Amino acid sequence: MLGVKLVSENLVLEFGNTRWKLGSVDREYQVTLVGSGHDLAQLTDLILHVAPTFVGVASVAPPQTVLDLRHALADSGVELLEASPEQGFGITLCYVDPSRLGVDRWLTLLAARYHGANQAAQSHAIIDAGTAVTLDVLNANGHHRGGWIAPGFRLMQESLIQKSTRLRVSDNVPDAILGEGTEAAIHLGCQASLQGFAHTAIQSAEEALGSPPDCLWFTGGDSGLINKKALQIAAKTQVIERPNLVLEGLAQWLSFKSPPRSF
Ligand SMILES: Nc1ncnc2c1ncn2[C@@H]1O[C@H](COP(=O)(O)OP(=O)(O)O)[C@@H](O)[C@H]1O
Ligand SMILES: CC(C)(COP(=O)(O)O)[C@@H](O)C(=O)NCCC(=O)O
Ligand SMILES: [K+]
Repeated sequence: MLGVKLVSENLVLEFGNTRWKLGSVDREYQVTLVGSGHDLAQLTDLILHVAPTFVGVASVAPPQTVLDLRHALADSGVELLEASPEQGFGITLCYVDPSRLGVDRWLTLLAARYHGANQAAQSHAIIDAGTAVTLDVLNANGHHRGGWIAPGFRLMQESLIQKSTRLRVSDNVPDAILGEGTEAAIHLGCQASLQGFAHTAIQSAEEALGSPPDCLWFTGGDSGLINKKALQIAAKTQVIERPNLVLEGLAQWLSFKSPPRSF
């Protein structure tokens, strides 16, 4: 127990492989997004402006990123508490070495397992469409059954550009089923891959669990590219879209470090 005292403004921070996301945590451990970006100086300013006691941090970026932030916040009185995956908190991780599991993936498991009140005995499939697109499956007993990692939407596009000579992408979002030009064909093709990932993830989660998951979660910056209505989702499955699921998991982790009474 770290004895974390939550005051009204404590922060949670995720460093993904594309960008950082900063959220504030209220007394009920609810998260509101404060900002996101790439620039460490901007992030430092945001944190110093709020002047929290604690910042819960989860990073899958290079270790130097968190070291740089620690350096920038030295002497500010702000304490960084970095989460890392471990067995416990009602979740049994299937990895032989749990430290190899992405902390972002682990935190989505925590967020899913503890969402709402008294709903822990549910099964979950979690799709996070970020730099990478990931699937994680958690059964109703809290056993992490494993998951998938594949290139995310931008990464698929970038690898096409890097490994070919004639391909280009654009930020235009085509309003079409089939592309009538290179950029539209790439956008729609990569989006179809993401859709196919989600489609097969739902089938495989059901196969691994023995029945459809109680909850199907979508998070990550590109989750909006997945057409949920086109997926075959069982009637019993609740579809939950939470853009900040990793930050919510971090807030949950902080709550385990300190009961909410200590304001
Ligand atoms: N404001 C934004 N800045 C950057 N990427 C964004 C933004 N909004 C949506 N995206 C999309 O989100 C993706 C990154 O998702 P995110 O979940 O933030 O990734 P990660 O956690 O790996 O850093 C990008 O590939 C991009 O397509
Ligand atoms: C799979 C990930 C790259 C996803 O990162 P993200 O797309 O959120 O930036 C990250 O969770 C990670 O580095 N995981 C470690 C390997 C693993 O989870 O098995
Ligand atoms: K992520």
